[in-house]
Amino acid sequence: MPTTQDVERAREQAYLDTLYIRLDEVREITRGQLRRVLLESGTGTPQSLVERDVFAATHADRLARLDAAEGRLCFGAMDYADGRRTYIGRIGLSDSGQEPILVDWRAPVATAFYRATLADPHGLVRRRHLRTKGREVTGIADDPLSLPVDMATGTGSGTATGKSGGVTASGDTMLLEALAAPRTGRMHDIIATLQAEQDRIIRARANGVLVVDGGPGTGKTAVALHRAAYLLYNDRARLDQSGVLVVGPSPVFLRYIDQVLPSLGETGVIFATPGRLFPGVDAHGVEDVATAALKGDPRMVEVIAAAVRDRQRLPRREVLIPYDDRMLRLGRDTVARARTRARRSRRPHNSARRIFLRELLAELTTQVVNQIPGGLLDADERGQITRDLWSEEGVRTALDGLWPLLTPQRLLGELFADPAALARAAGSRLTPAERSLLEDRRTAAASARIPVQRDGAGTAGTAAVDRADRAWTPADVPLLDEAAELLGDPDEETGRETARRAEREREEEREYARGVVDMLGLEGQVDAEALAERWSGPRARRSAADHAREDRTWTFGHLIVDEAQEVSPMLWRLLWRRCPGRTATLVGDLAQTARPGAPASWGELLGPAVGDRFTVERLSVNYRTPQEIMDVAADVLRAQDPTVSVPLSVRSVGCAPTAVRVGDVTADEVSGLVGLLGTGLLETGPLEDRRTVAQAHPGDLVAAVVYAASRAASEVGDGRVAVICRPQDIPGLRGALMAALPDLAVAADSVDPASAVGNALDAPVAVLSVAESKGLEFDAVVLVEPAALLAGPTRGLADLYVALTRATRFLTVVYSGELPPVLGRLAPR
Ligand SMILES: Nc1ncnc2c1ncn2[C@@H]1O[C@H](COP(=O)(O)OP(=O)(O)OP(=O)(O)O)[C@@H](O)[C@H]1O
Repeated sequence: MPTTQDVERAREQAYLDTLYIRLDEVREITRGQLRRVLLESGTGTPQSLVERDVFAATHADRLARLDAAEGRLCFGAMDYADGRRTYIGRIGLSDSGQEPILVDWRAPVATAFYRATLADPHGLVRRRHLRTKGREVTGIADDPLSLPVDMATGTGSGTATGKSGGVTASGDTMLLEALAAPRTGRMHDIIATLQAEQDRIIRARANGVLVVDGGPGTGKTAVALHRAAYLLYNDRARLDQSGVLVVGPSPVFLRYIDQVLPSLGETGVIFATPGRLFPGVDAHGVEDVATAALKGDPRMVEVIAAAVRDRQRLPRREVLIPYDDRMLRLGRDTVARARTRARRSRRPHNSARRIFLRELLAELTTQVVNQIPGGLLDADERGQITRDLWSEEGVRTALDGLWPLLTPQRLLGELFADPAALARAAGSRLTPAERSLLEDRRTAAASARIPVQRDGAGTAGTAAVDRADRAWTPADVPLLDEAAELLGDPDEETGRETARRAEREREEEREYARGVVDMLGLEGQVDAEALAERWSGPRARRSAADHAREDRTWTFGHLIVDEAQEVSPMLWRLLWRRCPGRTATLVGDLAQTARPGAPASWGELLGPAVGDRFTVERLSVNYRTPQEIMDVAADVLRAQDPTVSVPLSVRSVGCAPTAVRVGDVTADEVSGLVGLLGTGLLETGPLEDRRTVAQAHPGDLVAAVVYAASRAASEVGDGRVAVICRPQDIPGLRGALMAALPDLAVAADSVDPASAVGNALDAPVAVLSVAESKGLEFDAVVLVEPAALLAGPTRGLADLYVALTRATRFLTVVYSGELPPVLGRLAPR
């Protein structure tokens, strides 16, 4: 006899089957449309080629969206009081008669699914959640949204079961299941379990600046990404043109979130770390916290402006330029006049340079003409003399020294390498100690051996060190951008860059064409190279995202910034240049701010650019960190600010965090626990390594960390463990863990940054600094030496708070000596 549950499930399965049949049909139709467009020869006019490409791009995008909807196509239904039912899913679908059979989660009508409560049911009597695996319904959970008649009239005593159809699980069960699942190293979409407070933020109006504030694990990142998908759905025409820029703190973080939008069918979003916001520069150099903080200081605006002015030089004495068998002279006054004229044009340095050169070349031409017996020449003859002068290396070098063509890289590289130039640019804006933070000693030492033309007095030989290839740091990027604004395009570079860009575009076209031929099974019928050639005329297919990646002056339609509390004033200037419309979603938590001197309020952080024209929305429920861990983190939070409210944990796991004191763990305990992992390695070589590690440092930090990490790994099974420590301890601990736990595939450091990033997320155990762990989450965290974190150069309590709140289940703190008082709750009793 089938139960009610069985009957309900069979009914939902039948409906889901209908949806998938329709999905397959629509995919086939779209594939056919794309195939036809691609095979069409067209009239060959530029207009028809553009139209064809637009159609092809539209069909290809739609096909990508349909493909992305395959997993969890439908995840719920809404039952209305009048008996209607609406199914809700990843995309909208209509049947062949154009009747809607599935509503996109972003459609206005879907709002009720996320917001209806017993108190405010939005016209619904029941919300149904469907759990699916592949194309199969595996579970149903109902939220009744109307009271039974007897309860509504106050006469009954039963529970609010409403029309639950015999299904007992509720939407909360689905949420808790999602939260308790082992972490995979990647963030997933949460459309099936979005909560009302999150939905409200996702659907908030798009104009203006919206700040999403909330404690760790409250879903700020998840909400921001879903908001991007919502905005693209609602305003596709505009945002497809201009694009959405998502800025996240680190490459690991971007990798962690990079599947969320594609799983929602959205691919046209640009992701960047602060180090990648200046096209052509991949800034991953490392520098100390104080230097990075100084580079982010708004005083750097004036320093850079002064550095540019300093490159427009007045010689101390007359400049002598040998030309043919005579000597040409440029007096100080002449140069000063030319410089004033060029500056008055208010053009950027590189384009004003043309005015400066024109003035001085005219002067030099006159001197040459005056020395020709017979004097007067016509305009053509004078022009020829000017060209001859400019082709003379000595003339060019002298004029370049007075007003050089500059790239941002050259300006900054030479500035940081030259203490005297830095002192001139800094003036009284920076103290000598601050200036020395900016000095690049490595390059400075190299340039000390090379003659550098300092005053444009005619000595040949500009700096031969190519400082453009120094290791830029993320904090340099806003300075490069600031410089680029003041310098403008260096003409020579523009041509070369255009050619490079064109080649890159052609390669992308070929790659895309190969993908399309493959996807449509057109091998043998269409040649990918030929297809790419056909596209290579009009560029309609290239998305805004493709252009934006390479063009510094590209302006985005919407900006999303994660960990916005870490953004320095100089970086804000860059970001607002990328999004001058100032329509942005900024996500952050001031309590997690690591950088010293960070502002205490959003007003202070955003005021300089947007005044008070921003709205703050707060998320208050912590979905990640269980209550047991949050109790410990709350002490740290209150130590920072006793007035702050602690986010409410949505669940507890019945397992208290523990502390392991260095010295209390013996080598035997380490080996014994590693053996418990059931790897069968006890008798083999690697165990010797493990013993070696443990015995070489009996009772020391390494042994304790190995012990705690292996215990955590055995507890989390398929999940992920993070060992979080000071940056300088990473190599040692990583090496020890790799030797001790080879079977656990500890994330290795790698010379290739891309694979190091992948490693950190994919390996069962990762060793990370607090900064690298920002925004990420793990089943278990082993936090190493909290006292050392507190004593670090960043805001110690904030770092500790971040590290403590990365775990979804287990937390172990490894310490030597005494636990810091703020973690007193963990002390062994
Ligand atoms: N409604 C939800 N349904 C399922 N999971 C959710 C929901 N909201 C948040 N989560 C999960 O909670 C975790 C924390 O979310 P997220 O990383 O967005 O938080 P955050 O506020 O950005 O945290 P932090 O400030 O620490 O970076 C993620 O695993 C996310 O998928």
